[in-house]
Amino acid sequence: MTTKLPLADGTAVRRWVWRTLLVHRRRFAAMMLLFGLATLVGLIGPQVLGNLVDSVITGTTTGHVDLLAAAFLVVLVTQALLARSARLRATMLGEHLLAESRESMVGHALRLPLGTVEAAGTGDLLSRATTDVDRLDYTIRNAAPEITTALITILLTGAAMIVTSPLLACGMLVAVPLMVLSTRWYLPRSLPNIQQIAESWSEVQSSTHESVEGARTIAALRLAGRRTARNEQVLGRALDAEKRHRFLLTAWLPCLELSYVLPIGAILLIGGWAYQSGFAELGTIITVVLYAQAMSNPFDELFMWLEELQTGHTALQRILGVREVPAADDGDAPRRNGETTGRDLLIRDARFSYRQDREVLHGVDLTVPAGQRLVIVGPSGAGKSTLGRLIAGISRPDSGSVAFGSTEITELPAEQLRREVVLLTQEQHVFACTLRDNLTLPDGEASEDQLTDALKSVGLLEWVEALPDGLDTVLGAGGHAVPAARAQQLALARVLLADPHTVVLDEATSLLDNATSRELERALSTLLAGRTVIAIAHRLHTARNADQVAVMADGRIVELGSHAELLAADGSYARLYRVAQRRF
Ligand SMILES: Nc1ncnc2c1ncn2[C@@H]1O[C@H](COP(=O)(O)OP(=O)(O)OP(=O)(O)O)[C@@H](O)[C@H]1O
Repeated sequence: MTTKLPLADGTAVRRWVWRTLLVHRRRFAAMMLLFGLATLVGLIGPQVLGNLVDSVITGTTTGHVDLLAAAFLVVLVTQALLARSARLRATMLGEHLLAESRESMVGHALRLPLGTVEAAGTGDLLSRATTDVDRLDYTIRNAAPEITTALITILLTGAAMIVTSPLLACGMLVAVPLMVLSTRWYLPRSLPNIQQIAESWSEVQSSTHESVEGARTIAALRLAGRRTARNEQVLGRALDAEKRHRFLLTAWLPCLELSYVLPIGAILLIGGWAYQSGFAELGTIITVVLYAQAMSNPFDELFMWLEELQTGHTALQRILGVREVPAADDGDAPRRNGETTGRDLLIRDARFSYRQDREVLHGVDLTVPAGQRLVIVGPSGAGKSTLGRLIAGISRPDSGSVAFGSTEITELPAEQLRREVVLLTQEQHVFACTLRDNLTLPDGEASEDQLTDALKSVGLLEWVEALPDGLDTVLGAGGHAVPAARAQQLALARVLLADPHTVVLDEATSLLDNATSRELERALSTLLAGRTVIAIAHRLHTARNADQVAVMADGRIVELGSHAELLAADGSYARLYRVAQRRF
């Protein structure tokens, strides 16, 4: 089941916009001033042209015409220079805001509780961090200057029209009803539609991401048909949302187009009458028509940017929504500021469900004294990994308690939790960086000797010595490929270097062959001595040396004791063990 990440509401969006404007007010003001000046200078052009026409009709010298033509050229060049400088500032401001929003987004995403990210699906987060940040960047970079330019142009052109001829300027009024009514019809319908488009494309991204990530499993289980059907389904939803958007646009845009040409017709009609009645010169009529025609462009820009603003608004809602999820280290539970009351692991009546209607752990009780080794065994789906996630502090029990002493594990500050408890699962990610960085990721630094010792302990030293650049070989995507079994060994070496007091091993050596796995587990039992180790095991030989063995079935611990005690009890563990013995 996916639990979507939230959308921020309108108030949060407005607060963000206001705060951003305040923080960057100087840059913003300079940019707007330059755009305003460029627009003002641009308005002088039609005046000069109108003047030129009137002068030619009434008769003038070639020198005067040349002067007016030169003035027209100067106006064009000045406008171009001012506009260029304004655009440069807009781009710089956009870059600043883009960097800030990306950094803040990634910062928040990294602090999200792992359980929340898993429940929402990584694709949603990915699309918020990429597509939505890009959309917001585009809007920030262009909307403010374009809308301001359009508004100033409309206002000043309107003023210039009125000054030139108030009578002819009245022709503009015929555009108002159509513009206002069609826009009032369009906007309330398009915002939810744009939100739906963003959401459905994020679903497409999630689904594609899942298919690529799980390509091997899909091929092995022959699930390609089902995955294709699922992808087609989410693509279908995205296309339906896009189609609805096109439909709304095809109804709105023609109304706007019509509202731009209607005033020209009206001005020509009034102008024809005014010319015959002697109220207006031909040059005046041409100037006002040119102004009316020049207004259609800024109006068009203004409406297109209204549309773009809605996309930016939705993108911002999605980005700010990520911040509304309490970070892993500031949840509602009170934090203990680092002090732990003992290191004994105490689990009391812990219950947990991934979905409301299906409890997976039904009241687990367990005590693991600090430094002891507990092995959990049981059939697939019994809840072993889920219990491991609770112990590692990734998920919080719905009720009951999972604690070190009297400190709930999920109440520990995230930094401390990462330092003290490490969960190692079957699948280990190799980061695209050097082997050295891969090993020191959790702690930041380790000496050459420490690195060599850790690699030796997990049986990787020979492999590393054969790498082209040893510890400085770049691994992962785009670098040296690391087989899954080697990645497990690397992850174990990383744990040794991180030095946590509790380690949860969830089938952490399952990809190694039997001989390597036995050897490594023997080495690990010495290396991890003194630490609390919770090992979820599919190979029962690991249970022989454990202090305690817990057998889980159907979300409960059904047997608990040492290997010898459980064999003597002749229950489910003894049966499982006998079957395993026969197999090897
Ligand atoms: N992310 C999840 N969302 C919903 N249900 C889940 C999720 N992960 C596990 N489950 C369900 O919880 C139950 C316990 O799963 P869990 O993985 O903890 O069992 P397990 O004993 O570790 O099994 P295995 O040995 O196969 O890994 C199963 O029914 C499983 O389908």
